[in-house]
Amino acid sequence: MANQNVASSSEMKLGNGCVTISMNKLQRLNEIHNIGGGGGGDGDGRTGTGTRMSSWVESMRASSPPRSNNKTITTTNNNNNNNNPASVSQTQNHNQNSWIASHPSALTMLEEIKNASKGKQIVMFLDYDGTLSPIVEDPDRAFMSDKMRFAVKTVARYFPTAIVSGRCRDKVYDFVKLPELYYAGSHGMDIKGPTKITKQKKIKNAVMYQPAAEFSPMIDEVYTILVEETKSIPGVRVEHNKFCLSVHFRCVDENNWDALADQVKVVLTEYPKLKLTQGRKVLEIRPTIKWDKGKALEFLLESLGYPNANQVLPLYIGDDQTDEDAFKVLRDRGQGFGILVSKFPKETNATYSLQEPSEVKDFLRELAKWKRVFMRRDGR
Ligand SMILES: O=P(O)(O)OC[C@H]1O[C@H](O[C@H]2O[C@H](CO)[C@@H](O)[C@H](O)[C@H]2O)[C@H](O)[C@@H](O)[C@@H]1O
Repeated sequence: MANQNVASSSEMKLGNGCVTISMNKLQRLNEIHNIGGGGGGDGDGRTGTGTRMSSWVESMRASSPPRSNNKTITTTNNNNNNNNPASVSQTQNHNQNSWIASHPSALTMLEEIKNASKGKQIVMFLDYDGTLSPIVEDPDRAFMSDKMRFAVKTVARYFPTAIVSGRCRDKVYDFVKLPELYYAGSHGMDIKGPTKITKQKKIKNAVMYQPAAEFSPMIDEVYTILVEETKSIPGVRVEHNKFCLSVHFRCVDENNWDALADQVKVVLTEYPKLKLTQGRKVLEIRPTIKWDKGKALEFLLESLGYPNANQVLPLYIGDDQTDEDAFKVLRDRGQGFGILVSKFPKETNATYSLQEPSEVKDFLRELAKWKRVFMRRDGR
């Protein structure tokens, strides 16, 4: 990526040389350039060793492992055996084992979770992509399986359940198709609860909250500009998620990642009220308001009537950098458990881990099964 700090002329070129930018945009560009996160197992902002790198694109490139290889991402191997495959593999296994030891599988920790829920209401929060559906190339085809849907439906019978996603609420609803759930789309900026019918057969208005509603015209405008500005780069996809946008890198040739990131950042120089965050091979454009998946979790707990830590055990399952905001809220409140879905060691505020969506399904099923038996035993 071009070094944006060394410009001495009144304008400079970025990336592939196609983008020209004047100096009065430079400061803003540098701000945008400092997006959070380091590298990640799938370009999601984290590295196996916790290293934070200055450039997201560089770190994504450095740390995206071949998908067939389930081993860890990077190693801090200082013993002069860096070129020895056996030694690197040993270090990888060691990293993997020590990460699993510090973030045990939620499946093996079920008893602890059940015990912690004694006298409390479990509330379930579920991310969508990479948690309920496997990561695929085409964002429009990230379907969840019928078995997963059934597992979510079953768990929602016993515990209030919310889907918290970066996608727009309607789109994630189209995938999940369960009207009894709460949905928080656009990274929690678009929240809606299930519509309820009271015993008197009256429709009770659903919970509804859109803290970024005023940004809607700006997001529409930036969407149109980004589609136009990036259309020459093969494989790029700009996704409109109502109160935020996603620029997908997954199908873009790695040689074009720098140029694409530069294009996005240049567009954002004109929009100081928008910021960039990163996910799995995606750059996300969002309003600068102090609202994220963690705030959405707190809002939902309050709306459900559980502002108090003593009455509730929130469980949040997610795979992405943006889910860390929710994991951190739980950790800071000393309440509930964050569960990270990952095969790779990652820096995380989650307490437990699950390797992939199929394990999420097993976990949900086990939890629902336990509650069913428990309720039957109690004659409820
Ligand atoms: O919060 P989430 O529900 O996890 O949404 C985050 C982003 O998920 C989607 O992108 C990711 O999944 C795609 C389909 O598997 C994949 O192609 C892409 O590379 C991933 O980044 C969604 O398309 C984005 O809009 C969401 O922001």
